[in-house]
Amino acid sequence: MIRLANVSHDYGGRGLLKNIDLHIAPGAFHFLTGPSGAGKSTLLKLCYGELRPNDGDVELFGQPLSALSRDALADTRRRIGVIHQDCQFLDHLSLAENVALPFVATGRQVPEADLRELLAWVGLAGQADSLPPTLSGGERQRAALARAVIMSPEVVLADEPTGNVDPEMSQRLLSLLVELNRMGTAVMIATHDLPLIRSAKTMVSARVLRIVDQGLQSAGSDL
Ligand SMILES: Nc1ncnc2c1ncn2[C@@H]1O[C@H](COP(=O)(O)OP(=O)(O)OP(=O)(O)O)[C@@H](O)[C@H]1O
Repeated sequence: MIRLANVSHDYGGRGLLKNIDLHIAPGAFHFLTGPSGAGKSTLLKLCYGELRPNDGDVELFGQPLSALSRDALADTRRRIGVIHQDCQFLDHLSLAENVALPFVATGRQVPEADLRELLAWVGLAGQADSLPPTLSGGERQRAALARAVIMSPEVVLADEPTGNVDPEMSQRLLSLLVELNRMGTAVMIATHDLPLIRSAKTMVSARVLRIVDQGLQSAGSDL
């Protein structure tokens, strides 16, 4: 679905990512780890076409990124759900309206029952009308997950989805992502949270990738 071949990228200074090969296949579950500043968020952005690489090839659902027009890229992006590190919301809209935004942006109304079901799935049915500033960190992260999956994407890319929450809430978020994966969605999670990765390994067959010296390695059993 998402394929990077010999991809290199930096922001014009020192090298960051070099000769990266990566394939996110249907149903895959990947973790992406590595030190702060190693390029995890950058790699995720390359995977959903937010960034175009300085060098190498990115293919999204069989189409070279370099050949996609702006409109075609926007269509392709709807097949990819992204949970951003800072999970920003529009503070004047309710939680339900924020979650529905990707759908509404396509000019369609999200079926009310589907929205309710999705909010219940992430445990936020009771907060549908709350404004984002009144939500806790864990509630925001779960809302971000709901927003990422409302378009039924084929793959979810999550950037530190458990960044600001306690271990119990991390487990809950992980369980939701594993459940999504069991229903067929490919998942890639960028995280520093090694205990989370360890506990995931008991629930799902996950591949752990680590950015080391600008390259991508499979992490060993030391995790
Ligand atoms: N838009 C940008 N312009 C210039 N430099 C950037 C930009 N985005 C990221 N960087 C730099 O690229 C490097 C990698 O950043 P990135 O956010 O990909 O790392 P990361 O591994 O996700 O870090 P963290 O774990 O701290 O979130 C950092 O040194 C960062 O300062």
